Amino acid sequence: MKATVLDGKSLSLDIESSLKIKVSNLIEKTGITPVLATILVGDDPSSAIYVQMKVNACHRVGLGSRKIVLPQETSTAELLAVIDSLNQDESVRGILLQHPVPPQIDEQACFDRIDLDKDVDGVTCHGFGRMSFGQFSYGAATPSGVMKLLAFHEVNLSGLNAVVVGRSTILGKPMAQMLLNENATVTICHSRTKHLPEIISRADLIVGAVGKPHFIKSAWIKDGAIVIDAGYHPGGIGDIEVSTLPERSLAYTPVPGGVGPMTISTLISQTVDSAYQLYLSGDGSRH
Ligand SMILES: NC(=O)C1=CN([C@@H]2O[C@H](COP(=O)(O)OP(=O)(O)OC[C@H]3O[C@@H](n4cnc5c(N)ncnc54)[C@H](OP(=O)(O)O)[C@@H]3O)[C@@H](O)[C@H]2O)C=CC1
Ligand SMILES: Nc1nc(=O)c2c([nH]1)NC[C@@H]1CN(c3ccc(C(=O)N[C@@H](CCC(=O)O)C(=O)O)cc3)C=[N+]21
Repeated sequence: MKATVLDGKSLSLDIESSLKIKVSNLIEKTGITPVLATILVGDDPSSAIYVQMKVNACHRVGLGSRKIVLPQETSTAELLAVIDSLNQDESVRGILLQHPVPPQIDEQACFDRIDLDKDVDGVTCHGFGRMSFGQFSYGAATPSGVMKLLAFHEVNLSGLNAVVVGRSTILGKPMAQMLLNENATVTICHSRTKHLPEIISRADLIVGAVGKPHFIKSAWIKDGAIVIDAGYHPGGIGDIEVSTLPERSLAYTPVPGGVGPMTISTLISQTVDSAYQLYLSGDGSRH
């Protein structure tokens, strides 16, 4: 069996082409260039690269960007004040706070300060709750990107035994919830899970979101599974060991070129949706 490559890079290029047209139409009609604001706290070099990739994507489709870099010792109150000012700025249509923030900061309090209409990265409790209950919200960018990639390849998730390894608020948990919304039977694994290889061996679809390079071994994964590697480490290494998967899985995401580009195109697409919502409906609120 030769696996289908779930090529996130090429789908993202197509998405970006249509976004480019949408953005230029919007600017023509309104005279306003919508902005994605990015906030990076601290000096972690890989986080700086990820933020720059998002800024570059804004420019490719014609969106404006505002890059805010704050020192490592920033307090929760200082970060909240920055988010407040971006919430009040009409030209800012999306706010991305890069995770993780330094440990002295209450990350969820900062995420939750982002206006729901500007939560294009899908990180607020409110947005997560709405998504879980099947109501409109901008979904968390990475799992939403994965769902788009699966839908594009017409993967029917109904009844599949899905295993998500990782339960972070930006990735594992919303991923599990989105798969559940599509009627998969979902198991969530984490650092206290017992018998991980055995649980993974029963998966029809596995999502790796652990944050440890090649932590999930190819040998744990059954033949014919759908393999989604959401992990990303410098140098283009995922959380799942690829090994023989291209020959014996049903479909898999490459790293690089799989989930990463889908995260970025989803973030940008949700920012464009937010701008359309405000400028063309005359109403910033969908909720
Ligand atoms: N490609 C992309 O667009 C993106 C990629 N990423 C990548 O995805 C990965 C995960 O990111 P993120 O969710 O933010 O990471 P976090 O560190 O926030 O979460 C990691 C999760 O993995 C679990 N875990 C850790 N060790 C084990 C273990 N030994 N066995 C089972 N589970 C374990 C943790 O469990 P517990 O909760 O018990 O601690 C936790 O839930 C990273 O590689 C990151 O770079 C992230 C966002 C976007
Ligand atoms: N609030 C928040 N939202 C995030 O979405 C978020 C975050 N914080 N913190 C860090 C992680 C990491 N992340 C990546 C996104 C794209 C690629 C990506 O596009 N990678 C390319 C790499 C291309 C190359 O190697 O140059 C690929 O996989 O093909 C990687 C990593 C988003 N994250």
